[in-house]
Amino acid sequence: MSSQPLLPQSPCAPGSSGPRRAIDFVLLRWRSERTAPPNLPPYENVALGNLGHFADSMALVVQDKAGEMNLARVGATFCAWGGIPRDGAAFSCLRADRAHSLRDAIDFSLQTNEPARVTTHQVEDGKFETYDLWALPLSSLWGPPVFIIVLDRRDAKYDVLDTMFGATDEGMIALTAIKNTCDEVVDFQFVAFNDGAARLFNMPAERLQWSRLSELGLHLEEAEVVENLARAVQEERRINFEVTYPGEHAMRHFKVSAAPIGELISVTLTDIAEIKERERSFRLLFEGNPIPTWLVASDTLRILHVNEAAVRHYGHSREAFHQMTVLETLSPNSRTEFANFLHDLDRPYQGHDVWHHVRADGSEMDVYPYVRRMDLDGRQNFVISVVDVTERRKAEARVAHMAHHDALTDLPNRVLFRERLQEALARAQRNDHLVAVQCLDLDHFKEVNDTLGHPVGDKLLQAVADRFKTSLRETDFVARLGGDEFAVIQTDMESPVEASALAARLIDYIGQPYQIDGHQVVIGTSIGIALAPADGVEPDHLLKNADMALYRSKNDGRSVFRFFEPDMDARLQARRTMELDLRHALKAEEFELHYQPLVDLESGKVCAFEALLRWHHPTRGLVSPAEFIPLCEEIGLIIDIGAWVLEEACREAVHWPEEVKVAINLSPVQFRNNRVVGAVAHALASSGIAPERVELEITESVLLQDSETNVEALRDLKDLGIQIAMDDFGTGYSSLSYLQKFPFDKIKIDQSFVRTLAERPEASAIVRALTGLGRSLSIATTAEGVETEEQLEHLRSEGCTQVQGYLFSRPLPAGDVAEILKRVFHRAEAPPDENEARGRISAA
Ligand SMILES: Nc1nc2c(ncn2[C@@H]2O[C@@H]3COP(=O)(O)O[C@H]4[C@@H](O)[C@H](n5cnc6c(=O)[nH]c(N)nc65)O[C@@H]4COP(=O)(O)O[C@H]3[C@H]2O)c(=O)[nH]1
Repeated sequence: MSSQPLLPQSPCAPGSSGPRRAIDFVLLRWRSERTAPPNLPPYENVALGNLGHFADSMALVVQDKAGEMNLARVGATFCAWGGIPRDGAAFSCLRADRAHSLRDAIDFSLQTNEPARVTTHQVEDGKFETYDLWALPLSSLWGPPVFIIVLDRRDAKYDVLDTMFGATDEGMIALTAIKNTCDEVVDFQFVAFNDGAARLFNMPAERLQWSRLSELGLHLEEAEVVENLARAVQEERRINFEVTYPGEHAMRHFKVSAAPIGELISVTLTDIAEIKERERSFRLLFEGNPIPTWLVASDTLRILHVNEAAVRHYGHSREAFHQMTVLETLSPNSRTEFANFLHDLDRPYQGHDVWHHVRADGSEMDVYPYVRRMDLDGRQNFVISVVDVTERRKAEARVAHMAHHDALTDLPNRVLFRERLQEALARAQRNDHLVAVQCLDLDHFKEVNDTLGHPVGDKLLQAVADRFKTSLRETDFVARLGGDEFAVIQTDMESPVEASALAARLIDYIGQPYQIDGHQVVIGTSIGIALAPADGVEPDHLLKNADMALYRSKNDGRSVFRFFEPDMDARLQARRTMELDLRHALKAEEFELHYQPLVDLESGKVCAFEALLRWHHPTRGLVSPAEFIPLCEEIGLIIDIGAWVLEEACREAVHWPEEVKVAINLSPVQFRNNRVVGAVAHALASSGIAPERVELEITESVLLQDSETNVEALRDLKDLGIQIAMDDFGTGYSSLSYLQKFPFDKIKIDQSFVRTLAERPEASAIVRALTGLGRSLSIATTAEGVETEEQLEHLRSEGCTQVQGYLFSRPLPAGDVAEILKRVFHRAEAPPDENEARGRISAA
């Protein structure tokens, strides 16, 4: 119902074309009687007099003093509209909706002092009708306002059923049952139907009306359909069923809902072809899906359907699945959790969490579930699919393991070591415990690698790793930081003594011989220890300090452990300063060569001078080569310095008597990059010295590294005419074996044997063996570091051919060479009485 005031300027388009209407008549009167607006026309002039049949659709309403409305006079049509008996009916007797409309019309006219209209509707005999309800305000002599009400029905009527059922696509049919004499339903007849039904059957309405189902060829005459409809009639209840039959182009699917109403049966037909198609697609998707999928009843969690992929993947038969709830696909300890998860699921879930499922054979797998609720056949279900991520997770775990572990030994790597150290430090801080970081380095690992080959080196590292694993407590942690470097975190310590005990144990255990590929390998380990919190509370800081302590333990002779001390840092700084100083020492001409004579014991004459490098540091004074040469080797500076030594020594020696040679030390580092032969050749050429006057001293480490290439280089040097001596013989790993590799011209017996000749019988035995070796190889043997007459006598008696040491002369600047030579030559001219000669030499 719509209700709005209408202020008729020209009163409501009076029905000029149709028969005259009451409202036109009354409005005309009302206007003509309204002489001086806003005064209202008097009641007597408008409402009295001959209204004829117009009075049927009018009513007179009087408002009493209390504001109540009263129906004073009511026409017959108005009475019928209002649902009240004729005349005298109280306002309150009006049907509620009518009273409401009437009051609206009166209120609007009161507000405006003009005629007002509202619209009302009613359904009469299945027809929908619209009325305009007019209220015309009038004045009255006796005071309270009076209204004349006119009911004006519009012409248009609409069939309500047509309106209701015309729009729907569903077919609505009213059938009546045709029964045989036995009162059995044999057919049905169309009584009424909507446009939707005609459209569904694709038949004109005339063809359907009063037709029997059996005549129409709609497949609705089939026994099953008739039976279902008959059942609805007989059982007096609604029956739902589906009908499928081949249509012109495709299969047709209807959902039929039949409900008996008296003699009639109301049938609703819904075209469900689309739904069926969707169902078919779903089934196809479900079955053809390569991912295991189940349709599960949401209340019982029973498996209703399962696809082939699930059968294959889980190893249960379909029948077995249909006996199971979906929870039984899970490992027992996660079933309750999954049931709760399903219960609370209010939106589609795309697996982010891993669930553990079990196959029929009991094997477990990790899956991501995809779950959504789905209504099917009026029941609430879950569609659950799972993606098996077992292999992916294993691969991820492998990658994560690889990122944190060393491939060769499977020990944790530096990344994991730092993480664990961080955790251990945080824990130790809370518990007030100590943490030790022990950095370990295998002594002479490089030699093993170089002599026995990398495969043996790798196996040795694995064997060392195994020893770590078996010798540490569970709370301790070991990692391989790289190469032959390992590190241990020792936690929950009360005192540093525990760290030294572990270090000592490791040194002993790692130092036990290894049997690898038929070789017995012995290797030591040096350890540097830093303690938290005293030596640092940050992982990097502790590692750095432990590393410094390791550096010290290696310098202190290896196979020992050292605790970090604060001044190690200062020493490292000093080393860095020295490195900077060394880098410009060559340019600044701070190097000088000193020469120490080598005396031939047979002739008593100086047969050579060994060139020994000296560094005059601008502030520190003379720095020992033992201090700076290892550093030069480390930083590669020895290549340039070594070349300078070669040039300088040859340049100097060329001025000496022809029979006096010059011995020059070569570092193994100079052999790298194959530059040593070129450097020597250049020194020879630029000085003009005869190659046979040059003796190069190398240590066995030259043959350890890249041995083939270096032997090649030595041969090239020898081809130049140069002599090659093996320095520090007897101190290395396997000096003897190197004598086989290259035909040395001389062996220099290390001064450590000479020094202990008197005290240690073994030293004497070694010297005897070495001199014997020299003799049998027909090469010279030079004993270094001869300081006393006793040593000299001993060496002579053992058959040593040359000696060198402070007994004869300390290394002296080049300017002193002539003086030394003069003295020794002069004295060497005396008769070769052995004792005399010795006395003369010793005087030098
Ligand atoms: N206690 C004692 N020592 C004696 C005696 N006689 C000689 N010495 C010292 O023994 C060392 C012998 O040299 P080295 O074994 O080749 O050992 C050398 C050599 O390995 C290295 N070196 C020196 N100059 C050079 C060089 O130009 N190039 C290279 N690559 N290394 C050099 O530095 C090391 C140390 O050289 P220096 O300090 O000059 O020390 C020299 C020498 O001064 C003695 O009777 N008693």
